[in-house]
Amino acid sequence: MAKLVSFIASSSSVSSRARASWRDYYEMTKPKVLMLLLLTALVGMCLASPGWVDWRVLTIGLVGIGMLASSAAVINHVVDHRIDSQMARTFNRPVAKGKVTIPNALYFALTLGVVGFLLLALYINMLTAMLTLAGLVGYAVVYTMFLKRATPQNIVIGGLAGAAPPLLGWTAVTGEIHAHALLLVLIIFTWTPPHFWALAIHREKDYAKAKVPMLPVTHGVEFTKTSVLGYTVLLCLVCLLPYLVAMTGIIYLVGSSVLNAGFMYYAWKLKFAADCDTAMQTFKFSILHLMVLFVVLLVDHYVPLSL
Ligand code: HEM
Ligand SMILES: CC(C)=CCC/C(C)=C/CC/C(C)=C/COP(=O)(O)OP(=O)(O)O
Repeated sequence: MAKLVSFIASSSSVSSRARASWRDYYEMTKPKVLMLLLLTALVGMCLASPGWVDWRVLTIGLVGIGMLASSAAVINHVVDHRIDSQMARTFNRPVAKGKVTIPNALYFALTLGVVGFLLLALYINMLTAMLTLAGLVGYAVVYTMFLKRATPQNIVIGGLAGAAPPLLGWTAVTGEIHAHALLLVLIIFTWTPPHFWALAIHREKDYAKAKVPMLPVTHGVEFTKTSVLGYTVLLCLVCLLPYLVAMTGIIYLVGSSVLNAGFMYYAWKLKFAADCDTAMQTFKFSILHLMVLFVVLLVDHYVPLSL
């Protein structure tokens, strides 16, 4: 631990030393991202159960998954504090600003990680604990420490960690990996590139300044817009799979088609008729898209409607 702290601190540009409050610790867990991750995990749990999910699995499972995902987010704040301090969107973050020290952030991450892992391992099952730990390592280590700095395909590969929660919810209930759970993972995996690259187009100068090799920086904005459109088409196709394999019903088919039509509208506009707000509008719509899509999956599961 001491060696890790001194390694990270040696590249530190942290200067100011304002007092940290509980809000700084809360912010480091990326609470809004966490809420959406937990919604997808909850839907994974519900779709794995014929009826209601056992309340014990639901609460302990979501708390455990949430704590490990938060731990990963805190580690991301520590590892990225130098990059964060150079970008307008992130310069005010607690570690980048020096409000939370690197050792305190790491102790916070360690506590969240250990308690979250033990909850899953002792009260849910070892498979869920290990898969969630793999998600933490995938995001905090593989993506943040290596891929983010190495390749513009960083978020495509790293996106697997963020896509994992429906599978984690599913295994929390059944203790097994099921093909239907992997379909939910595939949806989020395909959704991630248009979600992130839309924002990266809007923030291209920020990433260039911090020398982070995101796609608009390395391959230009036009190529990134084409990639957003390509992945959105792919997402529309992948979203049909749950209906085609009879995992979902007509409510899902109609709901997901409306949402995908919306995403296609923004991706098309971004490529062929963009104004200065379109990239940000596409990014915001991507979040609404995923949130409503998973609510629709839930409604479809509990409201039997056969046509
Ligand atoms: C490698 C994969 C991903 C990358 C690189 C990525 C990147 C980002 C970035 C840079 C932001 C802006 C954060 C800010 O404004 O400070 C963001 C916001 C957001 N992301 Fe993602 N994201 C990924 C995966 C996900 C996943 C899997 C989810 C949920 C299932 C998600 C949900 C959100 C939400 C809800 C926000 C809005 C946060 C806010 O308004 O504070 N993201 N994402
Ligand atoms: C399931 C589990 C245990 C895994 C954790 C997954 C997790 C927290 C995913 C979050 C994805 C995310 C917000 C990436 C931001 O990328 P970035 O770090 O490049 O963005 P930033 O510049 O806003 O920090």
